[in-house]
Amino acid sequence: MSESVQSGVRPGNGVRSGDDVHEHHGGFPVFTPVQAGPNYGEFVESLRRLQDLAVSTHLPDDVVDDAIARVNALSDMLEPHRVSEGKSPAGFNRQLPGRGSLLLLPWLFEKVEVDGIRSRGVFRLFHRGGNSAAHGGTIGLLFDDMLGMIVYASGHPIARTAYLHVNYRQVTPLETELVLEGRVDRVEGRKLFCTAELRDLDGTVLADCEALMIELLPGQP
Ligand SMILES: CCCCCCCCCC(=O)SCCNC(=O)CCNC(=O)[C@H](O)C(C)(C)COP(=O)(O)OP(=O)(O)OC[C@H]1O[C@@H](n2cnc3c(N)ncnc32)[C@H](O)[C@@H]1OP(=O)(O)O
Repeated sequence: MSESVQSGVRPGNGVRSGDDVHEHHGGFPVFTPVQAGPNYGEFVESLRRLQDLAVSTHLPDDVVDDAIARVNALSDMLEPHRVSEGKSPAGFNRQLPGRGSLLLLPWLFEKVEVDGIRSRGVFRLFHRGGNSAAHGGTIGLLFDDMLGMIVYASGHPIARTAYLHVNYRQVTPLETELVLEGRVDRVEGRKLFCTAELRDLDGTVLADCEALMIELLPGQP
């Protein structure tokens, strides 16, 4: 989640002030958010489609050769534009699915408030584990990403995940709209105990988690 924490945009509507508790970044650099251009979301979605196809096609060898050449040509086009961490729009743009990051699940936030967050989206074909279910690791990825936003929305300083306990209650379907809700349940000093649930639109819990987030000390990476 970290990148949207760095966006400087407060949960809800306001813009955070300079003396806000979120200025406590531990050892994290303070990045200036990089706004995505008007076509950046489409670019990332095109790459997701490519990933979907990469895991759901059986290509003749000549098509594979052609695909290698074309993908390498695309990479050669992008290569001169490499930037260091924090200088790309990837991950900074909360208005885009997965905040414009190819790593993250392509979900959108519906609620980012002190008492918790709600996010909605789908697992894609390239998140498939077995028998058309989402891979368990991608569910952990979704939870971990949301935990960062939960901490941020709650008004606590930047924290890292010390542990993340996931309960897989039901098989999680692909390409089906789902909802995740989570919040900070209790605080003990630097320790933030968080919970979250992943549900289908009928309200059935597919997975839930309990996590310990620990606020970073100054200089902690
Ligand atoms: C602007 C940038 C925004 C960035 C947002 C970042 C969000 C990203 C979310 C992630 O980081 S996910 C990546 C996966 N997580 C990590 O890589 C974390 C790696 N671990 C660490 O960096 C350190 O272990 C950590 C900062 C989490 C804690 O180290 P500390 O040395 O500060 O804590 P310490 O070991 O002193 O423990 C503090 C308290 O937590 C407890 N604790 C620590 N780890 C625990 C654990 N695993 N289980 C239970 N308790 C635990 C520990 O017992 C103690 O309890 P008490 O205060 O009651 O004595």
